[in-house]
Amino acid sequence: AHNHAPWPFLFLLSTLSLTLPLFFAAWLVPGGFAWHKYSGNAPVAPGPIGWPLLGSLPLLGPLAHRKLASLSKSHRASRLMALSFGATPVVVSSHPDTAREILCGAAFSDRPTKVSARLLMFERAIGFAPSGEYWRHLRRIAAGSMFSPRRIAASETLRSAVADGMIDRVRREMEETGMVVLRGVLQKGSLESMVGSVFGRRSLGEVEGKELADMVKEGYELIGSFNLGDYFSLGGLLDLYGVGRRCKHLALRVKALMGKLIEERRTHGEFSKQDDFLSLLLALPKEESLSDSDIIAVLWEMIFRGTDVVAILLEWIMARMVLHPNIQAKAREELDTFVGDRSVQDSDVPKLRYLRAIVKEALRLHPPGPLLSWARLAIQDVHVDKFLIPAGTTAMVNMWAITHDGSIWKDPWAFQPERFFEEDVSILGSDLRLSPFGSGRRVCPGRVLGLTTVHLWLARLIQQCNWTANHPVQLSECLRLSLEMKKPLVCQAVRRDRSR
Ligand code: HEM
Repeated sequence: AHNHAPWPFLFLLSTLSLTLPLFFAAWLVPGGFAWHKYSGNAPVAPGPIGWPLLGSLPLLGPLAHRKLASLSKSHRASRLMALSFGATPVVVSSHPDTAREILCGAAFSDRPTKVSARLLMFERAIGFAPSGEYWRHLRRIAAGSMFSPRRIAASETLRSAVADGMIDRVRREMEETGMVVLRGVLQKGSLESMVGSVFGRRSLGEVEGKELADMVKEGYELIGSFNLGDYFSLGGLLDLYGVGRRCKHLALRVKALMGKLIEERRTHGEFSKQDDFLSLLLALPKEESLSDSDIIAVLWEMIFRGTDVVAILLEWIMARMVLHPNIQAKAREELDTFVGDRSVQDSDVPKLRYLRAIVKEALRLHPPGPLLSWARLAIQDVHVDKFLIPAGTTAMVNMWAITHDGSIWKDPWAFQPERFFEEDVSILGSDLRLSPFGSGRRVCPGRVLGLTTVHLWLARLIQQCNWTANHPVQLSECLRLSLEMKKPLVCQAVRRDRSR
């Protein structure tokens, strides 16, 4: 009587025996299941199989650049590694040759959009606009105004005043607490300088400045946070972390503040006489002009991108200066020799070979964008290094892996600015062994402005003070949108007596 055929069980078993092999066949391919439909047609780059459905996302952990570097080593896939991020096929280059093919190839001139970037209006700004006429127009306008050599030279007065302000803050913190937390000083200075270039000096009140700083901070958190919707086509269904909702709210705040500033500038009609970025955008001839909402997107992007990355890089450099007192002393000696008692200026920097080498070496060991921040998107099927890259693939360059590769760099982990005296390496994008600003048509348009600022401020900080620390400096990392120091640098600054 108990001998009923277990029909439901048999049914389940037969269904599974049919579907499981299909499932495993789709999943167990190099690079994981986003690659299964391509694996028959052409060679796919080697890479980890990863998890079902999620692909390699769970493998990455908090320091994705390090994990990706070790994965590409263990899969012998430095030139190109295939992965799945959810259903999205991904390739990662950890080699200068394939990095050049990706960054400079016409097939990779778009970026995959993150939901958060779209909601924060960045699709209408330079960074995420698809590489069509609008994007070219924006890059041209920015190159001719915000980033032109003339504008960069004109902003020296501002950058110099901000440097004085920072030194002043350092002195006050030393007097009040006996130590300096440089991050706060640098972030404040960096924002002041960016706001000055974009809106003109003294255009923002204390309250508005604070509001803008808060908005940049919140934007960083939102763009840096992981959002499942970026890797699965689930429409608006998945907003587990509330990122979408917060982005929309932030975009409203940005529009309100920037809209007000634009309106004020228009009604005062002073823009034709000023040469901050906002005034230049408002003064564009009719056929080139941008709508107000596009102006807001572009201004917001400049503040957002230009502020943190400069502060983050300088904090790393100063950590190295405290950690290597002999290198700091050499940089100071160079300043004393070539500049003497007066304050260092932009025009001195070409003579300061050692100082420039320090900045290069810091960009090598601590690239603010170890994965070049925002990836590229294959807009058509293309081959890289004989491997097929289907349209829609996310392509990343692990610059951190390249700059730490012992077959490219001698003693890759050592901080040795002198290495650039033996062989000078350009960092502006032509040499893919060290391209912290990316390369190709989407290379960072702010790289000269960023470097000019970092050189001047670093020179001032070293010229004016001796820097030491009571506690060992910790170089541990935290990867958000940029690669930051996990523990803020706490140091001591002693003003130098330069009247000798
Ligand atoms: C030390 C400072 C900086 C570093 C390390 C840096 C790094 C980068 C990197 C790696 C990219 C991606 C390039 C690529 O895909 O090939 C980029 C793009 C970009 N950066 Fe920078 N950047 C810095 C400073 C700045 C500054 C000061 C600004 C603006 C004020 C800026 C604005 C931009 C913009 C708008 C893009 C998007 C370009 C496009 O997609 O066409 N950056 N940056």
